[in-house]
Amino acid sequence: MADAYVALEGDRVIEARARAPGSTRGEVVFTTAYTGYEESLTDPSYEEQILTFSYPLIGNYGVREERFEDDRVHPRGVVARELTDDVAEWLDGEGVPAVDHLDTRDIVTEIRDEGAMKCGIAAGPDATEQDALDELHQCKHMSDHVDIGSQVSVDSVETYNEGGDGSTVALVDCGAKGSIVDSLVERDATVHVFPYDAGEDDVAAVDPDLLFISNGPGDPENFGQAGDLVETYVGEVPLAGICLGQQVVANALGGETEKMEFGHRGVNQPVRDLRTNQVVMTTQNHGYTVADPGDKLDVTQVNVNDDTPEGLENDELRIITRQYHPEANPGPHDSLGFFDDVLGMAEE
Ligand SMILES: NC(=O)CC[C@H](N)C(=O)O
Repeated sequence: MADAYVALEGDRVIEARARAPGSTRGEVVFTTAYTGYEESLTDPSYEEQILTFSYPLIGNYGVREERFEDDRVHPRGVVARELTDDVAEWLDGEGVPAVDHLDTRDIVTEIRDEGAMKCGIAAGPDATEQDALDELHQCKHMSDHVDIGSQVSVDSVETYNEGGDGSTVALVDCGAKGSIVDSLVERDATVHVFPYDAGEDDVAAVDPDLLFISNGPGDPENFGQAGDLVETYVGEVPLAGICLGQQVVANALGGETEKMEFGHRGVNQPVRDLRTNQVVMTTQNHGYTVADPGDKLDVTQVNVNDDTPEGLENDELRIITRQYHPEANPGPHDSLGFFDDVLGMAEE
């Protein structure tokens, strides 16, 4: 007998098995990644979402903290065909409801047909269909989480590799994956991680060689303060951005973003560089995209599947941004050169 329920927009309820009990709600999305569940589950960009894994078995190589991207689990709930005990126990300990033993192909097909949608989950011995529906009816769309930055950012400035030999990077933490800091520090940079709402004076105090806007959850329109920094610093110091960072840079420089129907989430998204024609495989997790780059940014890379912008650049203003995740955790490592390119701009 079912002891968990997943309610989707339109009040359809799917029966499941409880693996970590509790009630929860969030926009339900899917990832096609067949590896990297520890990285996905600790990626702050999944804040306020329910993550469905389309790959049928999640947890087959255990749970190891050194693979985490942050110190907690970010999705509000987890859905899979089969979760191992390791992952179920981890999620239970973190208080994140999780369910399995349901047909995830059904959920993925529904999201592909109807778009990312609101979802409610109730799991555990006392859970009822009505509990899941009650959660669903209280669920907000991602764009309505207007202060989501405060849920995922540092509270005050943190510095890594103080006194290092390389460039000084001001990284605006809109929900940064840990491996972005690691990738910069590995290349000798000193990284000052700023809260998402840092002001011009805060950043000026470290006299950065590079302003870097991180990835982060939800609608880039909700990260206006980071956009203000981009407007202030454009042309003064080089700019870099990853994922939400690309979207914030585009919005600040006259471009526009929009919500995609079901986004890109996986570890084998093909990206073509328009100058070299080379295709690289990339890790992705985004539900919004740059609809218009504005007249300051050139689209230099596109997604092979749907032609959406994957890279924006301006040589004169020294700007490089990527919609995908060059820090490549869990991988593939095709695009790690991004960090050399942006630090190269910083050193010029
Ligand atoms: N990984 C990210 O930075 C995601 C960017 C943005 N929140 C989106 O969903 O499009």
